[in-house]
Amino acid sequence: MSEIVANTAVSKKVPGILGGAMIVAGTSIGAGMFALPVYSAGMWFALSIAMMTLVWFCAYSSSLYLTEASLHYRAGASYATIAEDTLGPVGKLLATGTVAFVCFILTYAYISGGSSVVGHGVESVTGTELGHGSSAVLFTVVLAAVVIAGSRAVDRVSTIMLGGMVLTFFSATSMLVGEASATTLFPAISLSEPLPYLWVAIPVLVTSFGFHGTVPSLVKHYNQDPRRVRLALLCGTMLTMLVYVVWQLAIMGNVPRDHFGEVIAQGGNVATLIQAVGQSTDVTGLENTLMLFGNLALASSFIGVALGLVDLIKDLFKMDDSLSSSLKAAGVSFVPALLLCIAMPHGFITAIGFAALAASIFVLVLPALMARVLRRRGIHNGFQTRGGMLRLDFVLAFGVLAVLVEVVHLLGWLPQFG
Ligand SMILES: N[C@@H](Cc1ccccc1)C(=O)O
Repeated sequence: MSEIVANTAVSKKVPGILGGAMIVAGTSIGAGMFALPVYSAGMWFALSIAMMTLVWFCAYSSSLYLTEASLHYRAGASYATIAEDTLGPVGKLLATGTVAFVCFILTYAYISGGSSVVGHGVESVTGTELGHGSSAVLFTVVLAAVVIAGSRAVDRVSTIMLGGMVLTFFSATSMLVGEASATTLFPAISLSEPLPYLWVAIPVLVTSFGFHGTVPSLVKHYNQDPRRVRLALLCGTMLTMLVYVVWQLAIMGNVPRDHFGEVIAQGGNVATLIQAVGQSTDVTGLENTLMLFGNLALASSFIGVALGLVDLIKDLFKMDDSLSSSLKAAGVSFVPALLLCIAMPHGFITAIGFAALAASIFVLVLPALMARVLRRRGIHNGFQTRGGMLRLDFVLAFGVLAVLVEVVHLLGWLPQFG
């Protein structure tokens, strides 16, 4: 009896907006953030913020289209299920394929980025140089253990990491923003100089605003209440945008534009970027605080993405939740990425480029297409994103543009800065 009373009390409690917004921001803010200054170095601060606003608008809109689509299905129907019903087997293949690909390539990017930070950190504390391979193995083994320990541990470890990230982010960026110089932020260059580099940043910006796999869970979380889902999406994506603007301001206000050529030449990895920031300012403790932030941000995203990848593999091969199955699934998830990382330790920026191709399909193209099909079918259930077909087709077209730009970039046909 008391249990029934307790249950009713729980089901009446409406989940707050903050929780949902944190899920959105927590998933979005990750590896993409470290690639942002590197990819947008060509167009620099002012243009990158203008482009970021446009990408924010598209990513937020597409999450609304996904909400619209999710509301047609039973609570908890996954992204892949919705894609299959609206776009057929090709839709399902694209949905699962892009997610699996983004997860795998991000796992590689996290190990590459994380081990560069671990290696640099060990060297600055103990003075001994840890090889790329050993740093990669160290970073992977520690985090894989957390993932295998299961979602309970992940939950707790993520909360601790998030707390650490907030602290280190604010202390590092407040030092940097205080040091930022207007002439470094707004160098005297004509508009025609940064314009050719506008394109290359678009897919990476789309990736850094990506979290869309979580939308169906958010719809379920808020008991299919579109008003609350919309508010959580709006707050979460705006928080992400705020963090990115502060980040770009902190980095581009301190590291001059022409120093980025050097960073890019060295592979643009996380530790290289942080070192460049450290060399540009003489604030004590800044580099170490940033290193700690970098490690925490990469580790927390790694855990989230890796957990998704392990679940996906278990689902694909119909494995259970026993320890031996988890170990096998983790092996399939991490060993290829780890080996790739030992063979190619500096592929962080390239990996983000490949992830961006799949992410643009997953984040912008598919949600807009799914909502389009459902609107065509004429089914109405009380929630339709404002802006009519014009907004929907704009988001779709921008998504297709992002995919095309990344293909052209991967073929090496876009102008390269530095
Ligand atoms: N936004 C994440 C990457 C991501 C893309 C798409 C979906 C989920 C996650 C990052 O920047 O690290």
